[in-house]
Amino acid sequence: MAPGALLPDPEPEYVTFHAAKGKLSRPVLKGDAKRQTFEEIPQVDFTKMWSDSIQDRKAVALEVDKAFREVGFLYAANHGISEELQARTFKVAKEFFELPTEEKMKIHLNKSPAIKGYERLLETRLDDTTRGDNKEAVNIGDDPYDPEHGCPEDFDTSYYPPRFECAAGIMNQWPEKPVDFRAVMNEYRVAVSDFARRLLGIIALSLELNEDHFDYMTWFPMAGLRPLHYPPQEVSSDVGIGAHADYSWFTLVWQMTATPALEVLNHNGHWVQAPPIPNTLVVNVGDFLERATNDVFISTVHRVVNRTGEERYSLPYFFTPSHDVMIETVPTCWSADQPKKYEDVNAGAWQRERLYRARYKHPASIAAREKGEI
Ligand SMILES: O=C(O)CCC(=O)C(=O)O
Ligand SMILES: [Fe+2]
Repeated sequence: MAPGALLPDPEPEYVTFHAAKGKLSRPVLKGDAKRQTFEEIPQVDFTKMWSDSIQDRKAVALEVDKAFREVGFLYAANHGISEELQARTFKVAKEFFELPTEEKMKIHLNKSPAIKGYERLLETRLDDTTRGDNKEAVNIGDDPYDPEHGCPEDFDTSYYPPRFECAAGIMNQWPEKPVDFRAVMNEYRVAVSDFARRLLGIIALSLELNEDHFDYMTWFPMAGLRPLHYPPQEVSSDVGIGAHADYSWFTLVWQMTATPALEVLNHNGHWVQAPPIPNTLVVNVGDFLERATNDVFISTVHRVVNRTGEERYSLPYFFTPSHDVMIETVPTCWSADQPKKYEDVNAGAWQRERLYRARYKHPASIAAREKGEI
């Protein structure tokens, strides 16, 4: 090599990421050190999830079980969300992100005690070696004060910021433009949450529990949508979202554009591509489900890197149980030979701690630290 020529970047020895236990590292295994692990994301056809036959539903559960144990991720085909609704949802998300920054900033999440609203490019930083996550987002949560979200009347809302602290008397902040953003996002929420509730039954069957075992979690789940926009990456060291595991029970990601950028970390510390497959949802296990299953299902680390030169849009739906639920180890995932690894934990408290940690500069997070709540 000529003197002064640039050497290629060294292969990384470790991958660092944020997960339930904080910031962790995993060695990148090479040669003989490599273990048997997944090299691709399996696809599961969910047609039979809608069948009246329990045998059909159990057949889907078997495939989900294998994917959740070995990979923690799968593609769900035949999820039941119409292409017509998908088209309208993509349109409003794109139109919103194309607005001038001043317009989007009108609903910035610092204005919301519940940390809902618009989040700018580079505002979060999951990977400390980068200048920030090169994405913008709208955080939308299931809102107990919004009649459209159908919160049961006797539900205990004390976990949520009091209604009087929320502008417009609801927790979410909705943009004025595009005018149908709110209505369409609500329609998508209803459709995707229908899939989520069914999936909860499938997961129960996978774990050899009664199909309705997890139904108590869905009284008013801490669920939410997050339309995301990842501009093409101009800086080679950028990431769209740094490596992390999700603080959800499970996440359903619709990759709205054909732009490949989602990557999933296998046990050898290698990144496996999860390119968009039209008409599928990417389903991944979150930290709550991993904990409840005593690590039988794995909350797999992933990241987004948009190297394509094209705009990328995606829409995750995070499902997490109602705030008052205790996350306990499910009975079929522990025994004398396989002792419990985790204490029971309150879902609301665990969720809040993770949210405040991820948004440590938000006024609500600062106030909670000052009061010694976290
Ligand atoms: O945009 C994606 O494909 C995934 C986003 C993601 O991992 C997240 O929001 O937690
Ligand atoms: Fe994620």
